[in-house]
Amino acid sequence: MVDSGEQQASNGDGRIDTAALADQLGKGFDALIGLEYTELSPDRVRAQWTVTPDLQQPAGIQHGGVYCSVIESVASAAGTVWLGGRGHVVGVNNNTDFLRATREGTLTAEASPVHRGRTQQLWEVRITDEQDRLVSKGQVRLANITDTGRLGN
Ligand SMILES: CC(C)(COP(=O)(O)OP(=O)(O)OC[C@H]1O[C@@H](n2cnc3c(N)ncnc32)[C@H](O)[C@@H]1OP(=O)(O)O)[C@@H](O)C(=O)NCCC(=O)NCCSC(=O)Cc1ccccc1
Repeated sequence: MVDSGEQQASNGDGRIDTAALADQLGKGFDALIGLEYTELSPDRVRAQWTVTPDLQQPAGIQHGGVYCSVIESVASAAGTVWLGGRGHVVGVNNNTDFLRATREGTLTAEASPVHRGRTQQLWEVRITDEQDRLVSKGQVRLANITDTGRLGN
């Protein structure tokens, strides 16, 4: 069950249906990693996943791209909840550092806002292990897309 904090479901009035968003997120790219959201609010998003052999690079530690992907997803979910019914977000930059190698266990990602503006947002995401040690930290810049145009081909 996702904790949606103050932001309860209601589309069309500037807020967003967080239960529907959690459902959508659970079916897309995040499902490949096994990422599960535990909190979706405009001020904080938390999610967890378990390190599995599928996520490892050849030396048996988790692939760095997993941290980048989780940080991209969690920051984007946070920016989406904050922007609400005003539009949607796309990531335009992702800087992620890998600070401690992981081979197993459940990792937790937490997104916190740095800047939430009219045209862009900046979110910091910290990933910790079961001993609460920082294993990765990233920053994602999002563009707020508030017109009705469709991006991509
Ligand atoms: C090791 C270091 C790079 C530098 O650590 P520092 O900044 O100096 O920090 P600190 O000294 O505090 O040590 C922290 C902990 O590290 C341990 N440790 C330190 N040195 C060694 C050592 N020489 N050997 C063994 N362990 C060492 C140390 O014991 C300590 O643990 P402890 O507190 O004792 O329990 C660390 O930042 C790290 O592991 N980052 C994550 C890298 C990662 O997972 N990258 C992604 C996967 S690669 C990828 O995807 C690319 C690819 C794809 C496909 C195919 C091929 C490749």
